[in-house]
Amino acid sequence: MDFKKYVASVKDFPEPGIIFRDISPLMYNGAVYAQATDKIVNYARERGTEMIVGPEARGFIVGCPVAYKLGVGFAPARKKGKLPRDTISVTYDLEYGQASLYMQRDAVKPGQKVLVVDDLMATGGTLAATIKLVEELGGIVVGTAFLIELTDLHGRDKIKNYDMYTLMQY
Ligand SMILES: O=P(O)(O)OC[C@H]1O[C@H](OP(=O)(O)OP(=O)(O)O)[C@H](O)[C@@H]1O
Ligand SMILES: Nc1ncnc2[nH]cnc12
Repeated sequence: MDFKKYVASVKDFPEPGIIFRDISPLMYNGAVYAQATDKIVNYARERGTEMIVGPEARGFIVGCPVAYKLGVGFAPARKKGKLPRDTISVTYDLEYGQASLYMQRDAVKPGQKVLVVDDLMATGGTLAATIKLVEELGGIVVGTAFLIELTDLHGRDKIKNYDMYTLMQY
């Protein structure tokens, strides 16, 4: 399957100089969405995954069907002001400015084997922040999985100590 046929590349969105890789066509096609999900499910099985963690919002689109197929839980890492109850947070740098992610304290159990899933890795900032949250909760990050990796931004260098699976590279 040539998954790249189902990614729309949009120049100068959301700002000049960025090429936005839009996974919407992949999601809109049930058969292709299922095949992409199954690839990540196979990787998740190999890694012994017990829990999926995905950052808001596109991480939910990719992570939830993987969790369903594996029969494991899904824990969201959410943006500011979204999660009730007891949370932990991390603030991280984006290409421009800063952002924060939050998880509920009971989302991951100590020792649980977690796979972090998202649609795309660019600078790796979101991934590094999500890993930090999982580890603060005592989870063990057994792998990370993405539909798309933007290799020019060298996000992999930020997470050298973690296994990574990506379906497409640009
Ligand atoms: O590797 P990074 O440089 O951190 O960039 C990757 C992140 O950027 C996008 O999310 P975004 O923050 O745009 O939020 P969204 O999923 O709500 O669109 C994408 O879904 C990743 O989570
Ligand atoms: N170039 C890009 N395309 C899609 N999502 C992104 N998130 C960060 N950079 C991105």
